[in-house]
Amino acid sequence: MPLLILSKVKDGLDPSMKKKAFAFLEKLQEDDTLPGLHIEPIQGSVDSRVRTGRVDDNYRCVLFKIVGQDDPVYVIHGVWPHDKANKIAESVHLSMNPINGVPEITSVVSSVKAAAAKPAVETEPSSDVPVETAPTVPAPSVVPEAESAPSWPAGLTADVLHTELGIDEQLASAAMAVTTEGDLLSLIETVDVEWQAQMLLDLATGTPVDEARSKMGLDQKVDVGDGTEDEKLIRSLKHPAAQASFHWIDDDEELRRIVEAGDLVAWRLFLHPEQRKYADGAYKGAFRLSGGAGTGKTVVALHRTWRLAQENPKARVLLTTYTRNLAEDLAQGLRQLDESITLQNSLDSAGVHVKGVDQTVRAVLQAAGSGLDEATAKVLGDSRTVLGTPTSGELWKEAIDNADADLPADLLTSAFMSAEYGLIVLPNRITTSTGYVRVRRTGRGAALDRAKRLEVWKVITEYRMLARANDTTDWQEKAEIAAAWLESNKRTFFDHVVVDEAQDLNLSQLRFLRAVVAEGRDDLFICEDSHQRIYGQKVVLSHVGIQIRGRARRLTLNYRTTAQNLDWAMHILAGGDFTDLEGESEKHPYHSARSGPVPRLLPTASMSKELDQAAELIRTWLPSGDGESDRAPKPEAIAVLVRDKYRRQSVVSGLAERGLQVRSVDQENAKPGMPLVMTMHRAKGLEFTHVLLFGVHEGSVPHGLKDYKASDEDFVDAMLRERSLLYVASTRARDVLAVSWFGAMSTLLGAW
Ligand SMILES: Nc1ncnc2c1ncn2[C@@H]1O[C@H](COP(=O)(O)OP(=O)(O)OP(=O)(O)O)[C@@H](O)[C@H]1O
Repeated sequence: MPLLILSKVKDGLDPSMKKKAFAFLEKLQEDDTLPGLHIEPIQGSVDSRVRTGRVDDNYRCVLFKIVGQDDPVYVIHGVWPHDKANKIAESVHLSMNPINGVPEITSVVSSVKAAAAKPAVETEPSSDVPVETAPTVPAPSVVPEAESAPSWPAGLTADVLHTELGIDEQLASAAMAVTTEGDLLSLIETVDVEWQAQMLLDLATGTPVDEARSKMGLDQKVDVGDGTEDEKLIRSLKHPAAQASFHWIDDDEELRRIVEAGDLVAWRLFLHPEQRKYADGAYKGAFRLSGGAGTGKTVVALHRTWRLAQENPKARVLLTTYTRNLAEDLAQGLRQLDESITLQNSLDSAGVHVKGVDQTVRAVLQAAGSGLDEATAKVLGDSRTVLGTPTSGELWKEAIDNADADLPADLLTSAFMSAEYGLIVLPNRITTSTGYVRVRRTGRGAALDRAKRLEVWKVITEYRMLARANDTTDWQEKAEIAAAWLESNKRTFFDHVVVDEAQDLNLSQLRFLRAVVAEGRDDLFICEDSHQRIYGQKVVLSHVGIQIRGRARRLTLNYRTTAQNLDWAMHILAGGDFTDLEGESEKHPYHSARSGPVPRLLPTASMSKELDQAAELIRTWLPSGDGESDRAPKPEAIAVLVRDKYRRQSVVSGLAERGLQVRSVDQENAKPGMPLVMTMHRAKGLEFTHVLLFGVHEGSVPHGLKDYKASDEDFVDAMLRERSLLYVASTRARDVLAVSWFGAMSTLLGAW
């Protein structure tokens, strides 16, 4: 039976041909001699292994036939219209890189193209955006990183690139000749061999040669052994570095999964060697994977969860994240990875569980039943058997009013009290005034002497009494109680826990996750990006018993957005001082290999004008209905992101008044058919081809900081979250990003 390998190629499968292409692959895998397949060599092709096969009357598949000792192996290159397929088949070549032995498909045409490419940076904004007529402030000029020179590591030359790393000789010379990052990006876009493009990008941002080599998996020698050229080629296609571009379809089951997914989704099939390493790695204990927005942390979390469950079907694997919406997206991602996966609901079942952290806490509390007296006493100071519904966020205000505490007005805010409760009182399980007077309040700022602490304690006691009277507990209390119950009963419910978006979890949720998984190999795998913390306060994993001990790595290649959008987003972060989940400074750069238009900045004089402009802009993004629609995004791939739900409503009605129907998205899943309007918070974890950040003016972003005046630390942290929110929102755009406001623009934009 022939073996099939899919290769990663741009535009290699016309969407309308998917069904027929899969039917072709199924037949080919069954028997490559079936007459209907018409597998034929091409006269005059540069590679004698090239074949084409009949997909239908008009389309042909281009593939390579490799004959080893066993069954033939077919490397599928792509499906194209008849004439184009023949042309491609004449010029493509599958070979092992002469320096490092990694297999690669090159084209005679494209290597000439790379050498001849005249790099050009797009500095003018694209013309599909309406011209601003009445700005009240000058639009800040965009200074893309594209203008700065590549930061090659010291001593790097074209010769090193070629003779030591295996970069194509002409490409290596062309790369060393460019003078700006923008020019390098333009050059890279012409390169067909993806690992070569990615390695150049890595080196151009200062990554040392050895590190760049190791990231691509090229520090492990490609040992192809003896035998014919074809036998060696087959062995080279198994090397880890080859997996980024070649996907083995090992068995019927794998082909079935691909066919059922109905698409050759790149993230399913072609992991970067680094992503593969973290998805498959075995770790002695907790592991932390960080990386900027769009670097594929979620993709690694999905592959890792699936792999852990495949390896041991008896294992209980939890994939979890901050919100229920995000957990639903993860469940959908797992189904895309493997349509046949069964997700478990009951805590005791082996297999994969996908749940938000709070849902998991609730399930554990249900399992505890009425046995919570001891845990509630430990956390809240008195025994409770009913934890009830979640406490309203308004209860702090009532507690402050009732307690009549003698404190400065700045301290008498819900923001201060809830931060004090979440960062100091609950994690330290303080249940008495004496305990609170003695506790170290490291990192809280707003020094509190004994008298003040006793007054704060009055408010906290009142909060707890009111909640008890209402039969409620807040989510962080529930998590802390569940953790206490697990710890004292020595119970665990999972063998492996994989966490996405961990930067948003509070100390009690993290302690709960530490407690719910059996300690040991591959117990906790934590994906995080501290630049994207938009909820809660800074936390440090070791404070809740999660010991990373050097098991931390970082992803640096952005797959989602263009280099231009990324530069813009990174500039927003530049004014903040971020730390990661181990308390270390977070400054590492990351990059994108895709290029696109520079983000548009669109000031206006009034909200009404901003809406006029938004309606006009979105119309230019929508399919025109004149046959151009194939290139236009689907309406639901366009998003308007706003700071809060009030603005969401006014944008939806304002655009409707201007004849543009858009869909407001709250907690529910977004339905297709119209552009979407949602808050920046709701857009977390999502992505769109076109994004308009609407209403980014002073007073709107940053928002609500007056509640944080009590403590410099709280204020700085709240400002950091606002910065992160704008960064999260900006990095949702795959291709086109625009930012609008009326009046004075947000100070966060001015800072770059
Ligand atoms: N190896 C890959 N090949 C192709 N596409 C990829 C790959 N890895 C990730 N992607 C794509 O990049 C985008 C971002 O991936 P993902 O959501 O996993 O990143 P992330 O780091 O979790 O982002 P964020 O932190 O912003 O949520 C997705 O569209 C994903 O499909």
